[in-house]
Amino acid sequence: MTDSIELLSKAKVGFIGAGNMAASILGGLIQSGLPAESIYVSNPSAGKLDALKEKYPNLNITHDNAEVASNVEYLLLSVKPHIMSSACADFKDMDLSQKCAISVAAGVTCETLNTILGADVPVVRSMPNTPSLIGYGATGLYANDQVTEQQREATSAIFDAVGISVWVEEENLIDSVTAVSGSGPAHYFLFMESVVQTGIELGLPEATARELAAQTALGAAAMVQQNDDMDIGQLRRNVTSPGGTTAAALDTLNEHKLPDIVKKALEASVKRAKELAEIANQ
Ligand SMILES: NC(=O)C1=CN([C@@H]2O[C@H](COP(=O)(O)OP(=O)(O)OC[C@H]3O[C@@H](n4cnc5c(N)ncnc54)[C@H](O)[C@@H]3O)[C@@H](O)[C@H]2O)C=CC1
Ligand SMILES: O=C(O)[C@@H]1CCC=N1
Repeated sequence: MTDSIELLSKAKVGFIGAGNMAASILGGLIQSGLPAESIYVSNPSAGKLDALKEKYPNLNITHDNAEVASNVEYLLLSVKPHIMSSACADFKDMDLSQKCAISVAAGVTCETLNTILGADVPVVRSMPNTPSLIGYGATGLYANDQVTEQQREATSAIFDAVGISVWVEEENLIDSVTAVSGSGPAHYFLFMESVVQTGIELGLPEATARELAAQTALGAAAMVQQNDDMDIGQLRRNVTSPGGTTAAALDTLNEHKLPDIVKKALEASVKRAKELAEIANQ
C-alpha cells in the first residue's frame, strides 16, 4: 500500500456511476493497495458493473445509488453533468454532512451540489483526466468551506493514486483546469493524429509514424517535467536551428496562428463548462 493510500485505509470509497472516469480512478486505487472490498460502485445497467466485478471480485457493486452513499465516507459523483441532479435524488434525504462528496463532473458548481445534497455537505469539485487509467492522470481540486483538512488529504490521496493532483483556491479555476488538462488529452491526440496521418503521406509505415509520434510526445513532455526551471520556449528554441527544418515548420504553424487557435479552443472549453453548469442547475 502506498503512503498516501494508507491515509484512506480505514475509509470506504464509493462511486455513483461506473463509466470511464470511475473505472480509471477505482482501478488506480486498487492498484495502489486500497482493498476492493472498501470500494462501492453503482450504475443503472449491469454491463459495466459486471465487467468491473470480473476484474476485481471483491468490489461491492449495486444498482442502488443510495446503498453506495450510505456505506462510504468518500462519495465520488462520476455521472454526466446533466444526470447529476437525478442520480443524487436517490439519496437526497440522507444526512451526508459527515461524508465528503467529490464530483468529477465538468461545470457543476459546489453551489449546485450543495443545493442537491444539502447545504452542510463537504463538497470537492475535481477535474481528472483519462490518463488516470494508466497512472498518468492530472487532476485539479477545489474544496468548499465544509471540507476538513483530513478530507482534503484523503481526496489528494485518491487522485495521487492515479497521477498528480493540484488544489486551486478559486472555484472558477476548475473550469480553467478542465480546458488545460481535463479535456487536454484530446487536444494532444488530435495533434498526434495529424502528425501520424501526415507521416504516412510522407511515406512512413503507419506503425512507424505512430511509434515515432508517441515517443516524441512523451519525450517532449518529460523534458518539460524534468526542466521545471527552464522556460518551455527555451526548450523549443534548443530544437530550432536558424534557417533549419524546425524553423520552417514553426514558421508555418505561426503563420496559421497555432497559439491563437489553442487560445480560442481552451476558451471554448471554459465557455462550455459554464453552459454545463447552467444545464446541471435546471
Ligand atoms: N471522460 C473524461 O475524459 C472526463 C470526464 N469527466 C467527467 O466525468 C463524468 C463522467 O464521465 P465519463 O466517465 O466519461 O462518462 P461515462 O458515460 O463513461 O460514465 C457515466 C456513467 O454514469 C452512469 N449513469 C447514468 N445515469 C446514472 C444514474 N442515475 N445513477 C448512477 N449512474 C448513472 C452511466 O451508465 C455511465 O456508466 C462527467 O461528468 C464528465 O464531465 C471529467 C474529466 C475527464
Ligand atoms: O468532454 C467533457 O465534457 C469531459 C470533461 C473533461 C473531459 N471530458
